[in-house]
Amino acid sequence: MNLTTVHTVADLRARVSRWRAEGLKVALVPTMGALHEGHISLTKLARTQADRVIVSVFVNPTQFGPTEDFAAYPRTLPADQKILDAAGVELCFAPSVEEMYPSGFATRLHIDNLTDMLCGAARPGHFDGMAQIVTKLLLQAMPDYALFGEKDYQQLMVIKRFVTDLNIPVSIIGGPIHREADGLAMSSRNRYLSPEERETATTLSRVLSSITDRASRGDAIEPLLETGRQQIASAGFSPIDYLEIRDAENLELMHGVIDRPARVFVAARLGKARLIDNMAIIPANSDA
Ligand SMILES: Nc1ncnc2c1ncn2[C@@H]1O[C@H](COP(=O)(O)OP(=O)(O)OP(=O)(O)O)[C@@H](O)[C@H]1O
Ligand SMILES: CC(C)(CO)[C@@H](O)C(=O)[O-]
Ligand code: BAL
Repeated sequence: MNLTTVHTVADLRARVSRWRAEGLKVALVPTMGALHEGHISLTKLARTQADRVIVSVFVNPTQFGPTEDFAAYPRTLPADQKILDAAGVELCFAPSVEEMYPSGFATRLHIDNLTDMLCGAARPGHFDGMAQIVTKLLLQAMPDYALFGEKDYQQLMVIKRFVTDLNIPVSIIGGPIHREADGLAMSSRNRYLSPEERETATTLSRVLSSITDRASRGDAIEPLLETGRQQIASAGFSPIDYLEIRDAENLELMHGVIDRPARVFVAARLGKARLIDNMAIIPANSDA
């Protein structure tokens, strides 16, 4: 195995310092493990920028609400290590909860505005916990680049905001959503789906594609969203946390006919899985 796994911040730093002394560029891909092709697409994108790629695997307790799936979240480190090794990743950072949050830990982070909506509204405190752990990972590894998927588009926007606000010296790169052949966005939580639910799950990307198509050709969005909600509900999703179209940059809610780059966002529960997805809407009459 060419992959090395370290479990402490000290060992991570020692490795990165050596690479830096050799003048090598370093990229970090933060994950919660249970790795799939979506994660590997980020490591491949990382490789186009950096000489050394680090993947962190840490199921961060502080971004889960009290009734969410922290305990059930799949923890598959040996399988993840094999996948990372096959993908040519040099370093896996897999710390314990105690390593990241030692006794006495008392620091919180909150980002205004961008976190009030979408998953921020549905999962109170989620983005505070996410920002807390991503800030720690960035300061621990001090990479040149850090990569995040557009599947978690709001997360990517929030990260860009606090990295700018806090002057963290790293370039944040977003990677496109990697999908299964039938359109379902890859996600570690897809493994919660029964075979029947797995079939039903394709409804989300089909509804988003249809909305994207028609909104980009100039149809008013309210009726499209209403039809989309009905289709998602009748497929068996419940609850639908949101199906909304927002500005692609500042995430402001949009209305009527789309006249600038936007995104349609969905989050809905199917059985044990809360699934999210989103797609870009580029108005046909824009040069964006
Ligand atoms: N299908 C995908 N395409 C591109 N990036 C992805 C995809 N799925 C996850 N990512 C990205 O991988 C990183 C780690 O995500 P995470 O480990 O939470 O995986 P996940 O599949 O999104 O899991 P979950 O089901 O918990 O949301 C995040 O930046 C996330 O946006
Ligand atoms: C960025 C992240 C690894 C922080 O725990 C997580 O939110 C995720 O997997 O998207
Ligand atoms: N992929 C986002 C991490 C989470 O759902 O907590």
